[in-house]
Amino acid sequence: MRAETMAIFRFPKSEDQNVPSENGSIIAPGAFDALLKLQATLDVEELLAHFISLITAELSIDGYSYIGPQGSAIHCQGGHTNRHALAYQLMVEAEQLGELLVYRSRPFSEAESMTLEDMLCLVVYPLRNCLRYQEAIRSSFTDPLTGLGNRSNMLPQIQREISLSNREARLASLLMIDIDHFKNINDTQGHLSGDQVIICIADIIRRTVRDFDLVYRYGGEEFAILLVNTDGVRAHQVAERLRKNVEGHTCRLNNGRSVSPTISVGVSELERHDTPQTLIERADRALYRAKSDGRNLVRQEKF
Ligand SMILES: Nc1nc2c(ncn2[C@@H]2O[C@H](COP(=O)(O)OP(=O)(O)OP(=O)(O)O)[C@@H](O)[C@H]2O)c(=O)[nH]1
Repeated sequence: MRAETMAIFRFPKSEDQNVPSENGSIIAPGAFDALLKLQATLDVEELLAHFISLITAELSIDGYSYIGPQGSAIHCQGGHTNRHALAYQLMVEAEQLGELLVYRSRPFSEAESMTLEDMLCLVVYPLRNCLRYQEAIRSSFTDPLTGLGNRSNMLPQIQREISLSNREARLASLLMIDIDHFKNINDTQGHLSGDQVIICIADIIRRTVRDFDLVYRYGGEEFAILLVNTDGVRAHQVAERLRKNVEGHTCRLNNGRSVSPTISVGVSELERHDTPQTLIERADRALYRAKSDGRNLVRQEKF
């Protein structure tokens, strides 16, 4: 692919253009139907597929790719790449909307790039709506302190994993984790320092488990990890590794001090008739035992 330079497509461009404004007052003839269709979805992939079908009615292209704004983890593509590309960094006012590239074997003419730019005017606000909607969904499932999944995200995802595990006869295990004597950390270092310790433990958890394991802040100073494709024996090993990683780590606080927290962990292995609640309850009971046996321990339901 020959890399043409990436143009910045900032919208609105100027007041006198015959393009849709946010209040819909200036709309080019024929564009209204297309605009309505683009506005009928809040799914980025669907929006782009629809937009590309509008483009291909006007321009011959071989494929496209779209990379969402930083942090969105959105990447869509269709067709195939080729030697020539029109590349746009999309913006509405100061808001970054990601990068769109369209490809083909022949170079694009000036007139064609202007046609594409006219069409981009139709998609930028619907695209912004989709991105904002997806961000709202993402943040409603995310714990703001640690960036981990929150409790309301956890139950449906565990349910989904249980269904998959039952269908494909695969294993899964759950770890319930609680920071030991956390009240004491709060009481001696202050609540903000307590928050930093929670962030510190979340980082150790992230670094200890695999990317596809599902990690949540279950509440307060408690975390849960669903270990995908992992039996109870292996889950116990992971829990022990995590416990040791926390034990061997010192969390530095903004007040210049540091603390060396420990954690207790309860492990349960998925059984055939489990619901998310029964799986959590068994891990919780094991966690309770880890606490009552002295803390800084891993306990498993069956052992
Ligand atoms: N800083 C901070 N503290 C929290 C947060 N959520 C809960 N807590 C505190 O966490 C403490 C939990 O205390 P306990 O349930 O008594 O447990 P613990 O002191 O960890 O004792 P063990 O679990 O028995 O080892 C309470 O003081 C809560 O107020 C939070 O988001 N930030």
